[in-house]
Amino acid sequence: MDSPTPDAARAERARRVLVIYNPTAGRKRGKRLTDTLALLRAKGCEVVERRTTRRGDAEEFARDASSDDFDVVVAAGGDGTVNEVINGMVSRPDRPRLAVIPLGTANVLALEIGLDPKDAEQVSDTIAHGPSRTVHLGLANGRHFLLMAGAGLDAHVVEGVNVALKRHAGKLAYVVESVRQAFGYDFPELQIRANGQTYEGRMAVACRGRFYGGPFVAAPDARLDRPKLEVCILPKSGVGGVVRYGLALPMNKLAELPEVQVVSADSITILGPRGAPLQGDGDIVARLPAEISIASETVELVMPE
Ligand SMILES: Nc1ncnc2c1ncn2[C@@H]1O[C@H](COP(=O)(O)OP(=O)(O)OP(=O)(O)O)[C@@H](O)[C@H]1O
Repeated sequence: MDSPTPDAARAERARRVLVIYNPTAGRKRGKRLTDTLALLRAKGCEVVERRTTRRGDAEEFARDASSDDFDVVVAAGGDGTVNEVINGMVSRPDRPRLAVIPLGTANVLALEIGLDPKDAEQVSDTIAHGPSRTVHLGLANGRHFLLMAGAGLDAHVVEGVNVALKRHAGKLAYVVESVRQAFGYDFPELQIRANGQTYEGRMAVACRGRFYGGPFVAAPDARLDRPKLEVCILPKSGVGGVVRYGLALPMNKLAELPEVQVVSADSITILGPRGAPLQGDGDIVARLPAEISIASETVELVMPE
């Protein structure tokens, strides 16, 4: 995204901040949170902390937060926590701005906006003073997402990943699950309808941002502030396909592979085995068939200067 102008944000009064914290996100991230909250208070912010106890709490807490009470709602967790928070926020028109304390496993949103999860000073400074930008959201079968929604192997990996292993091994748990799935998964064909055409693939990811799974570019033209879906369609199946795409992604070469298509669209339909999972922002959010589009709602996302 283009760099936003910081001056107006610096000049405003101290921000009232609601921090919605998912204590199960990432691995042992409590200290990072404590450090960031201490810095926020030192910078003059009024901080209210709400801790989730189960899936769904973050969405509910965000739904309760009005712009009369808070200037910023902070999702403290991984991209799944951010997903819950945006789904809560969009249900009210008087919504505060959105910010993030990245405590998750992949933290793709943080990468997208140039926030270093390990830098509590930068994270707190962003929340306290950072300018904001209008960000468009995706909608998948009525559920909002911020970064991506995908069907095929990646959704099966998200569904099958061992949560305990993820807490211990982080991203490696996704690699383990991908290898396990590569041998058992039958790679059914998906049909992707976009712009009046039908595309076929074994995996399809509608990207709102550039990155996928980490600092890896899957959709080079995607921008959170541009209301478009960049749909990455991967046609190869089997272990060969998984190895090919699994190697190309970290080398940022995925979109350059000759058989891979990246289609720009306002809305798409993914048809495939009825009931197959669709992942959104790293959690299962819907089942096929899936209608995916740009939502009419937007959020104001606070980002580093
Ligand atoms: N208190 C809680 N107990 C159990 N699950 C929770 C709780 N709070 C939130 N969740 C759920 O935890 C899931 C994972 O959270 P999140 O994605 O933020 O962390 P992560 O998986 O470690 O990070 P990443 O998405 O970056 O891989 C989400 O589906 C969220 O709804």
